Amino acid sequence: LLTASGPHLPPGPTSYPILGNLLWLRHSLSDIEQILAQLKLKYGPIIRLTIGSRTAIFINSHSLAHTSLVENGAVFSDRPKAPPITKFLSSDQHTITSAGYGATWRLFRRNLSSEILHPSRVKAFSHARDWVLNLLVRRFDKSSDKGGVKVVGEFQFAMFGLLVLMCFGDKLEEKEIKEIERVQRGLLLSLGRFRVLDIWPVLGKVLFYRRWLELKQLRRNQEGVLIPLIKSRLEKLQSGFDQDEGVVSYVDTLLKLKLPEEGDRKLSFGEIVGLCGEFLNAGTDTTTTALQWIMANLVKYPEIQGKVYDEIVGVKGNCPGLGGEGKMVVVEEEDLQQMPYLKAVVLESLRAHPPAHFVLTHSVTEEVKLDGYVVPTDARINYMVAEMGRDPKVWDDPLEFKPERFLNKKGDLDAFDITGSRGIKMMPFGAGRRICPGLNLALLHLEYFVANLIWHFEWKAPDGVPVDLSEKAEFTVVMKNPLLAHISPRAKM
Ligand code: HEM
Repeated sequence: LLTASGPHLPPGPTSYPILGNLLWLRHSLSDIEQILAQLKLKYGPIIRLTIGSRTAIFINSHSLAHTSLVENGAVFSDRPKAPPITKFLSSDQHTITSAGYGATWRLFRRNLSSEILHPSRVKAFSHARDWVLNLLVRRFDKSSDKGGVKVVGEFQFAMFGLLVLMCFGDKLEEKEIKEIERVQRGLLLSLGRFRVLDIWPVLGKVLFYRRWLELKQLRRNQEGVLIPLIKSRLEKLQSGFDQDEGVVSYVDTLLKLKLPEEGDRKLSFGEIVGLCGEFLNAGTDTTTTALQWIMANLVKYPEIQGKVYDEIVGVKGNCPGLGGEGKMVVVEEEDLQQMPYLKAVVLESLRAHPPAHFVLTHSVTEEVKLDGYVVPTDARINYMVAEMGRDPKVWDDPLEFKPERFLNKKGDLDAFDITGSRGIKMMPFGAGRRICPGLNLALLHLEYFVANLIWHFEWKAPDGVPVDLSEKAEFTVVMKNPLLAHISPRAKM
């Protein structure tokens, strides 16, 4: 890669600044994805769009993704200057996702990866996973004789519960978890309504004044619920509680963090709210969406569900339902290592239905050339994740759900590298230095819940309601018609 010398930006359609804005606002993300797939036929795998005064570059090629994100990760791992909404919600780019490539980002990311997502820390929360799984199995057991259960709300609650416990400590009640879920989702799901404030930063504040007020109110609601929880952790830390109780929460680590680039100051409560909100949003919606897609495929293809079940029974025997003394017997986390077919099902679903069809917007730290074209520092760069997972040049029969593609002849999981460090075939978690730091936690949650839900219950489509795999873009790309399932226990509870 060379420092740019020529003036050629990547090819793309002629732009009409004002019209460009309006089109961008009117179209949903899935429309834009289709438009980009069409544009690839005309312009090739790297495309430029002009949105207002901004240049956006979309990359739809496995090898260019690898060249940029992995081989030249130090250049391609920046984030653009935050638009107004992100700036407001992230306390001026003081979150992992929004921070530019530099010392503050590195500090936040290292803190999350080593203090919370390190395997030993993840292990310390296995009782939380067990608790949430017990709640979920008992709820499904209660609803099992009903015709068809809409399961996504239950999945959402389970994933939220897990991340809330890791974030604020493990002594919260179901009611408190629901309250946090309410304010977080309130903010997340209405973000689309505020997009207009990002596109016209100055004029938008005047023309859409009410929307600004609405956004500020949602943020106040979030602070109203999260700040008391943060303060209560602070009091516990000050009373020396962390010495005698082993489990460290994300908030505990944030309360101790100091920013060397800003005179070693500590984080404000507002900044901690932003980082906690990011942790919850990044980890719950994505994993819930992935779980729903996996279960939808297992309902749609009963023979694949049967193979997953047989593999579990081969390791654990038949599901006994409730074991002695009312303690439920579950597929343990260690058992998952003996279940390559289950792992292949999870990978296949992430390939065919990645929760995020794009990564978060990247930018470059200096002007460079990619594939012979100039990538300027003010360009907003993104990657077409879903297209790459469905590319017939890289995947045989990409539209078929075939977990076997990840297994070798002996039925073992081929050494498939989901990080793409040696070469990218799919990138549901991104790739390179900005790759999702929660990747291993997400895979653990998915494998653990799928294994237990299949071992405890048989999942079927209700009569006359076949599974519909159509997509709809929300914060993630979800099922347009959420999964309805008839769930029957395999053993008496
Ligand atoms: C199936 C579940 C998940 C999927 C599909 C997913 C996917 C992604 C993707 C595509 C990115 C953007 C990468 C880029 O910008 O190039 C990302 C970033 C991120 N994810 Fe995840 N994620 C998942 C779960 C999680 C979990 C469980 C956590 C935390 C506990 C998490 C925390 C983050 C953070 C903090 C970032 C920002 C990284 C950075 O900017 O350096 N994610 N994730």
